[in-house]
Amino acid sequence: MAVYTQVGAEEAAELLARYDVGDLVALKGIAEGVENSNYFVETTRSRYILTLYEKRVDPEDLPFFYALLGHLHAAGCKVPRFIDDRDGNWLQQLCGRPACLIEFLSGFSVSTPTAVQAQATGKALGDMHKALADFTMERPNSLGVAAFRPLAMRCGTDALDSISPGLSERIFAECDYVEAHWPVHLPVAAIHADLFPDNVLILDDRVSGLIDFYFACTDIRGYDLAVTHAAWSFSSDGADYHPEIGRALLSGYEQSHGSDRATRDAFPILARAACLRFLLTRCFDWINTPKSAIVTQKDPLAFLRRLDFYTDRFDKL
Ligand SMILES: Nc1ncnc2c1ncn2[C@@H]1O[C@H](COP(=O)(O)OP(=O)(O)O)[C@@H](O)[C@H]1O
Ligand SMILES: N[C@@H](CCOP(=O)(O)O)C(=O)O
Repeated sequence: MAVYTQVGAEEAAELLARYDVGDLVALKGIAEGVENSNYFVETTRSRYILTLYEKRVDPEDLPFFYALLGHLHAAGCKVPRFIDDRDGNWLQQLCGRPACLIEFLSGFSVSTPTAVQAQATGKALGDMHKALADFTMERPNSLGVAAFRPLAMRCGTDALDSISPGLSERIFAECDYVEAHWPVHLPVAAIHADLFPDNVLILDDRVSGLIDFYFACTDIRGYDLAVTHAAWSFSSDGADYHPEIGRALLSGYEQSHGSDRATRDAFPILARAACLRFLLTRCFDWINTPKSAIVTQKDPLAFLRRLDFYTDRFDKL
């Protein structure tokens, strides 16, 4: 469960009084999520998400996320908007943390996606990329390829090897490979960068919302597709590749956005980088999250197994 900061009903009610959203009826901590503290808020008028920003979100980046979601919403993409208070402020302080009230979107995130749901998600990703073609704000990817080696060093070789013997050597070899072969010539744009099944809301096999844009950044567009492919097309432990899901995701994406030869050719390395990114952040969290934190830790090795697949067994797109 990701609730790092406890918010009392009185504090939430006081915050809501600044908005034109009705009075507090219910406040519940949300079990899912890893990065921030999230609460489900019900008022006499509607439902909202209250997010308090924790460790990985830099408050300086929030204007980028605010503008990005506003841009996507205006283009017709199903994303939640930040709510302005009566004075036009969307960023608040609550319990010592930066906090925002956010539109609630209906839908469920699926844990075992079907091909139909993967196709719908691929299309939603393609639609999002099309909509972001004229989005001009930039945010460098703080978890991009240049960050992998420093992150591995911060984890430390002993701690990495305690997760799995030989892991540190494998990770540093993969950093060497990805740094040497990174396809710098591919189109760069604003991307989501974390479109896992838990960040896609689905209703009746249609995408009702894309959420959790807090890793959104400016990077290779095809890398976003590779992250999504790696996140969606495997059993959760990463041991089994589900080709029908991978194919459906790509077909949905191509239906909306199309694809180019250079991105298809670079896909194996984009996917390897995606796996390394999540392997590293999961290792870092595994090593550093205090035992007392109320959060479900994610298995780093599920992304080592995916990395093995893209390295040894993946056919070209
Ligand atoms: N706008 C939203 N509408 C509906 N549910 C949401 C919304 N934002 C977040 N949630 C719920 O909160 C959970 C955690 O949100 P998320 O942004 O993924 O957290 P974190 O950034 O901490 O990983 C989601 O899995 C979803 O259940
Ligand atoms: N998707 C990442 C972790 C980030 O968590 P999220 O809830 O913000 O998507 C992973 O699975 O490692």
